[in-house]
Amino acid sequence: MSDETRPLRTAAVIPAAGRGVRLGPGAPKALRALNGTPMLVHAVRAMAASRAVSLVVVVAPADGVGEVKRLLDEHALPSRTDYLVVPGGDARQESVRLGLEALPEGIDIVLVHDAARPLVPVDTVDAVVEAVRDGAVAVVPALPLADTVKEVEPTAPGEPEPVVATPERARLRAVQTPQGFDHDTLVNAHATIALAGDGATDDAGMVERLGAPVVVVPGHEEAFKVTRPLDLVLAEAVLARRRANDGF
Ligand SMILES: Nc1ccn([C@@H]2O[C@H](COP(=O)(O)OP(=O)(O)OP(=O)(O)O)[C@@H](O)[C@H]2O)c(=O)n1
Ligand SMILES: C[C@](O)(CO)[C@H](O)COP(=O)(O)O
Repeated sequence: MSDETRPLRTAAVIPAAGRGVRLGPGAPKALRALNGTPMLVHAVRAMAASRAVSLVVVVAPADGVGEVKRLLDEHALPSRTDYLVVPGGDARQESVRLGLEALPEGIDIVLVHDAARPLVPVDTVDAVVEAVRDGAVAVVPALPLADTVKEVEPTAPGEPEPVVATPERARLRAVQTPQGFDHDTLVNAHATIALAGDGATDDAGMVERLGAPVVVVPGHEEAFKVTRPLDLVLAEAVLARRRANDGF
C-alpha cells in the first residue's frame, strides 16, 4: 500500500499522572473509583470505544505504572485496541510529552484526553477525529459558557479583586478533551513551546502559540472534568442515568 492510500492511524494519549489535589486526600485522581471502576479505566474505554483509535498510551503516576498496567489487564478492552503505560512528569504538559515520545512510527493523528474526563461520549471522540481527517491540524471540543466571565487583577488571598474586563460571552467557549491533532504538528508544539516554559493549560494552546490554526467542534456536557468533590457526585449520577437508560 502506498503512503497516500494507507488508512490514517490514530492513537490516544491519556495523561493520568496528576495527584488530584483539588479532589482532596486519597489515591491519585485517575485511580479513584466511579461506580466501582477506576476513573482511568472509564477514560481508556471511552477512547477505545472509537473504531478510529487503535492505540492508547496511558501516562501513569511515576510510582503507579505497575498498578495501572495491572488494572488495564484486568479490565478488557476491544481486541482492536493496543495499549502502553509510561510514567508521567510533574506537570500535565510534561506528561503529554512523555506520552508522545512513546508513540510508535506510523501514527498520523493523536488525541490527547484527560483521564479526568472519564465520561466523554464516543460521538464526541469521533467528531474530533473526523475533523482532523478532514484536514484540520488541531481540533478542540468545546461548549458555550453558562456564566458571565470577568477578567480580574489578582490580589492577595482575602482581598477583593478589581475587575479589569468582561469578555463578550457569546465568543467564549469552555474547552474539553479529547483534543485532536496532526501528529507532527503536536510533536513540534511540544518540542518548541513546552521547553520554553510557556504556561499553556491545554495542548491546543501550544499549537496556537506556533501560529497554527485551531478549530472548535461541539463538545458534550458529559465530557466535564472531574476536578472537585462535587464532580464525583455528578459523574456517579451520569453513570446511574446511563445504566437506567440501558435497562440494567
Ligand atoms: N503532572 C501531571 C498533572 C496532571 N496530569 C493529568 O492531566 C489531566 C488534567 O489535569 P487535572 O484535572 O488538573 O488533574 P490533577 O493535576 O490530578 O488535579 P489537581 O490540579 O487538582 O491536582 C488529568 O487527567 C491528570 O491526571 C498528568 O498526567 N500529569
Ligand atoms: C486540558 C483541559 O482539560 C482543557 O480544558 C484543561 O486545561 C486542563 O486543566 P487542568 O487544570 O490541568 O485540569
